[in-house]
Amino acid sequence: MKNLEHIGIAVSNFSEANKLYSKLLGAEPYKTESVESEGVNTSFFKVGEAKIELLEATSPDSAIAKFIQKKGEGIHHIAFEVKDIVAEMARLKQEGFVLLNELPKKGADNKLVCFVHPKSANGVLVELTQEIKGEE
Ligand SMILES: CC[C@@H](C(=O)O)C(=O)SCCNC(=O)CCNC(=O)[C@H](O)C(C)(C)COP(=O)(O)OP(=O)(O)OC[C@H]1O[C@@H](n2cnc3c(N)ncnc32)[C@H](O)[C@@H]1OP(=O)(O)O
Ligand SMILES: [Co+2]
Repeated sequence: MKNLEHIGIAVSNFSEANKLYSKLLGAEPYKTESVESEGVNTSFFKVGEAKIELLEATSPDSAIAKFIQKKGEGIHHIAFEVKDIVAEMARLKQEGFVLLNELPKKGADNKLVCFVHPKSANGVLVELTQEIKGEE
């Protein structure tokens, strides 16, 4: 694992949350992006080397909609940047972690991602991310 890449925060009202986090962090998001496959709108704020990702559900069956219904708004996941996501997935599987996807999938912000089930990581949903080189 290279570094903490982002912290994902589930929000109910995307535009209000973007205004609030812009005030909190003293800067506007550097990117907003819809990821249809995950049923979310996302925005990203830089905080030093790490990022804050705000996530709003765009469909009632998305992970974010279910999370907010159960637990309310708040920290949804933490994401670690890795050099080789396939190798890291194999290592974590070998160590007994439950991976939520068999192959890396396309996430937001030009990344390949994979999720680790919160039940196998002390109640925390963990995301692995690897930058897709040569694209933007
Ligand atoms: C935009 C792309 C990407 C990026 O590039 O950054 C993203 O960040 S996308 C983020 C949204 N996508 C995901 O979260 C995908 C991975 N998540 C999942 O596959 C599911 O959400 C899940 C973790 C498998 C849970 O789904 P499911 O089992 O259908 O939901 P339940 O509500 O029944 O939950 C079961 C169990 O797990 C607890 N839970 C759920 N989510 C979380 C969470 N984020 N953190 C901690 N715990 C979580 C939930 O409370 C249930 O627990 P019990 O009630 O004790 O059984
Ligand atoms: Co994320």
